[in-house]
Amino acid sequence: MAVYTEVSDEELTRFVAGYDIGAVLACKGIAEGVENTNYLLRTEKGSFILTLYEKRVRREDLPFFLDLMEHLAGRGVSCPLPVRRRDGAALGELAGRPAAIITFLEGVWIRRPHVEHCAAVGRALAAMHLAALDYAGRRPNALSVPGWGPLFAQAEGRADTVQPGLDAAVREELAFHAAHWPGELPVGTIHADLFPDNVFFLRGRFSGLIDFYFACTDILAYDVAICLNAWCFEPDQAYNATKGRALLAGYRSVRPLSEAEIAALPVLARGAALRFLLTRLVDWLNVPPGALVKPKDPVEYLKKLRFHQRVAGAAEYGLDA
Ligand SMILES: Nc1ncnc2c1ncn2[C@@H]1O[C@H](COP(=O)(O)OP(=O)(O)OP(=O)(O)O)[C@@H](O)[C@H]1O
Ligand SMILES: N[C@@H](CCO)C(=O)O
Repeated sequence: MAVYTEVSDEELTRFVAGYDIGAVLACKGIAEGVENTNYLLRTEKGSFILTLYEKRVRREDLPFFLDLMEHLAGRGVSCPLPVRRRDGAALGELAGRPAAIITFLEGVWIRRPHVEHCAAVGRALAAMHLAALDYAGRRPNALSVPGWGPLFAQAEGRADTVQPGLDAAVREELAFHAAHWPGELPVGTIHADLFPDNVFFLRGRFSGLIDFYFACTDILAYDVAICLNAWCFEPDQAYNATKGRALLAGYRSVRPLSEAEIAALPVLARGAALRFLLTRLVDWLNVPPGALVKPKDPVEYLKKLRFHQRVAGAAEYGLDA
């Protein structure tokens, strides 16, 4: 359970009184997620999500995330909407943390995605990219190539305790990306963390996207590569080209991919695998004492990385001509 920050009843009552959502009926820590503290808040006006932003979220970035949700919702993307306080602000302070209340999105996330879920997430990702084209906010991706070296430094000398040889493998990969990361692909607002636990389905149909707290301005096809990693591998880390084909076809049915974007997919997929390998590695080695959180397995992403290193071209992802 990701609850890093406990909130007292008095603090909560005072915080919620700043909103027009009635009195608190119940508030329960949510047993999912690893980044932020989330509570399911029930008030006289309904159900909401109360989020306290933790270590990886910089306070100055929060308006980018919250305004993005408002922008997307305004363009028909199904996602939570920040609830504004009586004073008009979407962001407040609770238990010493920046905090916000967002609307509750109905649905559940799919533990074992099937081909049709992959197609739906491809379509939803492309629709999000198009809806965000005129979003004015800009946020450089702190977790792209220049950020990976400093991130790895937080695991300095300890990577091999997780998996022998990991230290050298990461160093080689960092050098590869410093030389090969594509520079000229279409850029826009990307979700950057569209894993199955951030996509909801209701009665088998796509119902919406959550968790925009890694969203940033970066290569659109990099977001596709993140999804290939997150949705199209089986539990034994074998790539499922049928799922990859469905995800890519779903995406391209809404936003076409250029030849240059397609050609770059193997490098982008390697980069995406390295990015999640690194954050997982750092989290694995630095679990805060007393935190109710289960860190995610970094080695899973080493296996995905190994697959992408062997890929000869984008066709292997299951791309239809
Ligand atoms: N708007 C929402 N509506 C319904 N449930 C939500 C909403 N936002 C969050 N949740 C619930 O809280 C859980 C954790 O939320 P979220 O993914 O934002 O947390 P996180 O710590 O940022 O997680 P992650 O590890 O995916 O980055 C979700 O899996 C979902 O169960
Ligand atoms: N989706 C991420 C965790 C949140 O950043 C992962 O699975 O590593």
